[in-house]
Amino acid sequence: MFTYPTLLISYVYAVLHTIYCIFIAGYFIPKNTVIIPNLFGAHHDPAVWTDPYAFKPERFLEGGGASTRALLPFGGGARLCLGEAVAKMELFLFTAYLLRDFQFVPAESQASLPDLTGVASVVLKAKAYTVIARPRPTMP
Ligand code: HEM
Repeated sequence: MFTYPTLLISYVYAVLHTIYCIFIAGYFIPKNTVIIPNLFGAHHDPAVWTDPYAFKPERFLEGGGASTRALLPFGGGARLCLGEAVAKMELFLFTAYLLRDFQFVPAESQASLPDLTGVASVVLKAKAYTVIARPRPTMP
């Protein structure tokens, strides 16, 4: 959710206009400006993140140096995603159960591991690839 945030932009703010002239980070934003926060850009800003394009989940462990304030897959502020807690719990359980019950291996037709660059649409999705899910032997 850091390297490839599901939503590239924060869509709720995308349809809102500023109702006053404001300054954001030193930039003057005139009244009635449409603001589209770029969540993908925020997660790949080298001024905030070390090696932002690398898959390094350990950066979020204690002492890993990541700024959790700058992590915005669920947006932020007053229009923060209302489903954040449910989504995190679901993702954790879904992934944990799949990894407990199946071993995932690349299909023989698949020469190498899938390209995870991502395809931008309404959400950021992975390119199509084939994978074999082998049921793990059940424990006695
Ligand atoms: C991985 C899953 C999810 C992601 C990445 C996600 C991300 C987001 C983002 C980025 C926003 C816009 C926040 C903003 O504009 O600043 C949003 C809004 C919202 N999300 Fe999610 N969301 C997820 C799952 C869910 C789920 C499961 C629910 C409901 C059970 C949900 C309900 C909402 C609602 C109601 C809003 C609008 C909040 C408002 O306008 O006040 N989301 N979400």
